[in-house]
Amino acid sequence: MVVQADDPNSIPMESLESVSPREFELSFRNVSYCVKHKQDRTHSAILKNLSGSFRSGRLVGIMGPSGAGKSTLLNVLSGFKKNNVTGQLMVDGQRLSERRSRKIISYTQQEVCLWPSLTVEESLRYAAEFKLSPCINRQQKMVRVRELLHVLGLTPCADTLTSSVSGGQAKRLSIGLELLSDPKVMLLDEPTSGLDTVAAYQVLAHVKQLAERGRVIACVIHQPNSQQLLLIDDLYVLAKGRRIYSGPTGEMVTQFARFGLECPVSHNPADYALEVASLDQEDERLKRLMMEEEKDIFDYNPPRLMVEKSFDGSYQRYALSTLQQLGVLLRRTSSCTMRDSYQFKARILINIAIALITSVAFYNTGNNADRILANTAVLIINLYAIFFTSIVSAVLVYPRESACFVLESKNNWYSLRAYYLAKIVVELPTLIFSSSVFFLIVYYFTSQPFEWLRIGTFALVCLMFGWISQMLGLLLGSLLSVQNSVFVSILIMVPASLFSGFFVTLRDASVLLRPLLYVSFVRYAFEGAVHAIYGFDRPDLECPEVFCYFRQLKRFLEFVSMPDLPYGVDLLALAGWIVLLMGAVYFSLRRRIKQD
Ligand SMILES: Nc1ncnc2c1ncn2[C@@H]1O[C@H](COP(=O)(O)OP(=O)(O)OP(=O)(O)O)[C@@H](O)[C@H]1O
Repeated sequence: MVVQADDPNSIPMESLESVSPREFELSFRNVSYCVKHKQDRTHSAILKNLSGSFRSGRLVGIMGPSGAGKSTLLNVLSGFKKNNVTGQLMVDGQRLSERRSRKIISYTQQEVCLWPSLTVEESLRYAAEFKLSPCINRQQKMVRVRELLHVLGLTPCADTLTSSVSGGQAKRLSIGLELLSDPKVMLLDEPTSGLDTVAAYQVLAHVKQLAERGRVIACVIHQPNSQQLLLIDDLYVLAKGRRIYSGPTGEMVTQFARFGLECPVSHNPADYALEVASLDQEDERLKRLMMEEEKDIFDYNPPRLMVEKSFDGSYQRYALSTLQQLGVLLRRTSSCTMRDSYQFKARILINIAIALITSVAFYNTGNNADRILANTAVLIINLYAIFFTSIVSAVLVYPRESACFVLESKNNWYSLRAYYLAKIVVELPTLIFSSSVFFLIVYYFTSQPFEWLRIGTFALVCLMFGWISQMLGLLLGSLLSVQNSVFVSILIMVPASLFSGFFVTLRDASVLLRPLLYVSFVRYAFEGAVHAIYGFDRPDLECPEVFCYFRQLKRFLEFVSMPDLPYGVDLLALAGWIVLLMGAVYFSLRRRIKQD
């Protein structure tokens, strides 16, 4: 099967290409990567002094048995993995900085990360919006999207949600998302896994066409058949983190034969390469082969040096300005939210259900001096409900979303700043709506004072507290898995509640525990809520009994250790927590983009 010029699966390259035909070379020298095992504190080397160079215009296949280090090598070359990596990465002999490598290298990982509520076509369309220059009009972008759908065999499932497509289709889509832009270097981790032989061949043929137009393309490939092997110009074969071959595909068998590793005539050279790579590392022939391959560690001749600007000057990290990125992100998020409104509806319904149960349990307690403790419980329950619905919806959704964000951000779709702004713009109305539904129902049925000042101040405390919970959820979701986020959120909430000032008042707290009361955000929210309801010189409450000790609110406020409620201080403390958590979310996302 050979790709013909008039192959219906080939993209009209003029429309997809703008890569200059000037040849260039991505090379790496003495690249090593080791990991530290936490259990026994030992180190093991995953990549050992790897050197090589991939030239533009040639399709490079990276091969090796499972665990040989293929994905790790791509992770290192793409800059996705930086810690514990040594060696040099160069373009045309010029050292590539992290910033520049991000600009020119795109990496499609083995695991696909797609937005489940978008269709295949929409995913490509949004990717086109992020990655293509705003000078290209919408129609032209759509032409590119359709071409890619066609060439990747995704036209029949163009309108299918990405959550419903097959594994192979998802894989092809994730390649398509990176193909849309114009990366100088494309690193693809197993682009053909999950595809049948025909589809795998088509994808490889397309990738080869892209390479021929002046890109460096290196892809990890498992056991290519003989026809697929014909498409691969160069092979880079690894065995346990060491190179055993690097060079033209057609010369590999001869090179192996020089070391007594004769490939049987009936064998597919790719299969034989895997057999050689799987030999015992003590095998003399393999040892000699590796030594030959590794001799360039010592006598390394730097490739020709080019002026940095001539290669890289035309590149901008992002195709869109921050504002434009924000616009596309908001449109994409709104589409996803409207499509997958389950989370939102569930959150509202749970809020309504808990609000109604609370209202029945504490009906009409608001102005009754005899039930003042019950009414105070209403305030704290109100805060718990807001906390749990906000944090749970964040920790359930965010780990997956943040994984997609990290991948897109590393591939220069948009900046963290734009993403973060979009996240805030989208999350705030959801929080305001769901929290307001809850506290308005409870406020009305429990007969809290109907005064605008109190409603406003109470609402403000609830919303600030909700925002803290939401940010805490995002922080946990960006750092931990779903399960761990749920556990940790409980771990935070229980002590924070204990030190809310309701169960253990400031007066009763031991000296050791007092500092916790001073930092507990639940305490400030609770105090703020009590202040909104009972502060601001509220007149004495109604007393249906002969005597009500707490009829005079001053006594009650002294009882809960809040004789002189500083509402402004409560707001300031809550605002402080908001700033702290927002900063923490931002830096945790930034750390994830920068780390491996
Ligand atoms: N952070 C890490 N900690 C411990 N071991 C690691 C780490 N990263 C990679 N490894 C180990 O390094 C080896 C190479 O992993 P890598 O994923 O690169 O292999 P691969 O050749 O791509 O395998 P496959 O074909 O199965 O995907 C594996 O044995 C893996 O367990």
